Amino acid sequence: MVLTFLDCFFLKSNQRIKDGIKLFMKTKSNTLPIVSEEGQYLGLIVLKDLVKHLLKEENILMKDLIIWHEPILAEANPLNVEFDEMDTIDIVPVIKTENMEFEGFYIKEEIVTLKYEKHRELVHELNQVINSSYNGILAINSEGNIIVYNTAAERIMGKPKDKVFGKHISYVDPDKALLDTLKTQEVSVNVKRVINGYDILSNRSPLIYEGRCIGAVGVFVDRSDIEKVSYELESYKKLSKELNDILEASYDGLYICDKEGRVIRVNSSWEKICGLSREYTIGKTAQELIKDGWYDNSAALLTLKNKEVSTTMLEITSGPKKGQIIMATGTPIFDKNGELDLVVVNVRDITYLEHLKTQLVETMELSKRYATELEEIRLQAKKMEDIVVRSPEMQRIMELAIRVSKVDSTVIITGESGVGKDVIAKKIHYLSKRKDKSYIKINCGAIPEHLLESELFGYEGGAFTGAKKEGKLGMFELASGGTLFLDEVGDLPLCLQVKLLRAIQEKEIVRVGGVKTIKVDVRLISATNKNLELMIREGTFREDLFYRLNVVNIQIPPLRERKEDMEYLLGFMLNKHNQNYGLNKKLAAPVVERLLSYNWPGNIREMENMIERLVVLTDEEQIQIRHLPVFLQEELSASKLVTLNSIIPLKDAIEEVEQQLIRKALDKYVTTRKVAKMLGVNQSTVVRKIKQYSIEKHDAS
Ligand SMILES: Nc1ncnc2c1ncn2[C@@H]1O[C@H](COP(=O)(O)OP(=O)(O)OP(=O)(O)O)[C@@H](O)[C@H]1O
Repeated sequence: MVLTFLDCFFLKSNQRIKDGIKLFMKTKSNTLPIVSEEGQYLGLIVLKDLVKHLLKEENILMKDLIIWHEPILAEANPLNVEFDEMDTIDIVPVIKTENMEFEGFYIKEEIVTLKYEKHRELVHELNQVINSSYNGILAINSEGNIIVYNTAAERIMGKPKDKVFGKHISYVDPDKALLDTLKTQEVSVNVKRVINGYDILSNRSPLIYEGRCIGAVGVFVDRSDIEKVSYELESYKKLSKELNDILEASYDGLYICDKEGRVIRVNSSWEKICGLSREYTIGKTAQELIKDGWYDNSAALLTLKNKEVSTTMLEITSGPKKGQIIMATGTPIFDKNGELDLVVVNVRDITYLEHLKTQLVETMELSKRYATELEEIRLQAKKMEDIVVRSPEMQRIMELAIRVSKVDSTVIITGESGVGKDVIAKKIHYLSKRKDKSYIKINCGAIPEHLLESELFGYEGGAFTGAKKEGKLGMFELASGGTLFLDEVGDLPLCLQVKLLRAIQEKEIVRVGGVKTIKVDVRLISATNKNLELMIREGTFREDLFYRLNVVNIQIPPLRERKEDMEYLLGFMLNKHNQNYGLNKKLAAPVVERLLSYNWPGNIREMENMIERLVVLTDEEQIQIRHLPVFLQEELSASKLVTLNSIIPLKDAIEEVEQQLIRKALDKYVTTRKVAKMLGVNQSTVVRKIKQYSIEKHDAS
């Protein structure tokens, strides 16, 4: 409904009553405003006053009948005008300004009707609000009769609204708790009670109007609902904490924004990686962050545009992490209608990834190296199989050889001929970092003295008669980068000892017939079965060279002192030569026994030669005592064997052997003729020797 505003119906102060009556007739109103000549509001004229004076036929003017009635301003809302019920005036005059310029008037009846309509709407809305509240609301008036009772109250109290309105509160609540509130006019909060079997929680307050208590209201809720809600709230809180903890625990930086690109959340890793705080960032858009110069690209914007997982590289362009390169991947999250709702961006510090990449490459390199080393060890182990190392002495020697192979120090290997000096020297070479370069062996005792120098150091073209035109490389140069094994170093003539010393000390040589020095990088291993210390004393070996050679000394004991190796060596050699010749010879047990009790003066070389001969020459599959060399067919007695544990003059040794042989042969064969036959000499020789060594026949035992 719209209010009617009448601005053309008014009386003028100088008009006659008759004219006024006419206007009243026209408007059908019982009151009309009266206005001055200048258009100012003067008040109202009431129809009944006019009629009264007309009847009296008094000759009065309109202005004499003016009654004052407060007008309202044009901008005022007529619905806010309060009416006096007793007032019979049926219009509301309106002025334009404070100086009473008349504007028009509203019809009071219309205003009242409109006000009523508005109130009805308000009451309806209030009812809607009250009824849609999840909480129960119940109000009583000062008599204790129910005036408000909403749908939730109906559900909890269990009584329908139409039966409750106007009834006394005791109808729904036997305890009449609201009456106490009415009486005390005090507010009670969170009161626990049971109504209609429900555990409720209620708040009660008095209704005070114009300082008077006109009723009381109770707002209550089913506690089981609250508990359910608070349980759900707790679960959500827990879930939210867990999610928060997960986000915070993420090593990757996380950045979550809405569909406008506005940051909702970031985690600590993101703050650390980008050098921006969450306080600053949250609420800003990705566009703003780029515009403000924090970084130069955005995975969030890319994802918002593409609506699919998008990855980009970006650089931090300001702040403490300026220059940091970051890899960012945005993942879109869609709502149930398929609309993009959020973007989760995951950022990674590429610097760290680069570091990891390098580490990976290094690790791969390392594992490649380990694989190669492993292969090498396997190869070495395979090569080791070529050597028998059973006795504790040999095990110690092998450990020393392995250790010494890791460094370049000069090594001297001492031991009788055939004990395996060359074998150990080779082992050191093949275990060393020089293994891929040459291993050169030179036997200083086997090469004529005049050739030895050029063999060792090489010669320039035309150095001597018969020398090659183009010259020749010596062993030092041939072994460059590798190992030079000088066997029988004790046989090196004194003049070459000086040259060798210089080569070791200066790491350079001069070829025979040459002048320029040549750098050589050679690892030197020497070997001897001579007593070098004795030679130094006798002046045949240079002391300074001895100390240069003798940095690490490996002493290999003779085979007879390494009984543990012997048995294995027998098997090893038998197997080796069986394989070489495609045979399958076996040693009879007594043969093994006999060979083990032999003292092997020629050491492993002697054993190897003997086994090879036996394998090749024995017709039968099983090698028997009779197949052995004659001197081994006899039972051996260690005490009677020629044993030379120290260096004695050869002449003495021969005499000792002769004596022992003749005594032993006489003892067994009695006659000099038989002895001579067995020893393979003339009978006269036997007789001469018996005399020479003053052997009595009965001496032989
Ligand atoms: N421990 C071992 N296991 C198996 N065979 C071995 C062992 N030691 C040495 N040999 C073998 O014995 C033979 C002699 O060894 P090697 O030439 O190394 O001795 P050497 O001490 O250098 O002798 P020389 O002083 O006469 O040069 C070689 O055939 C070698 O293969």
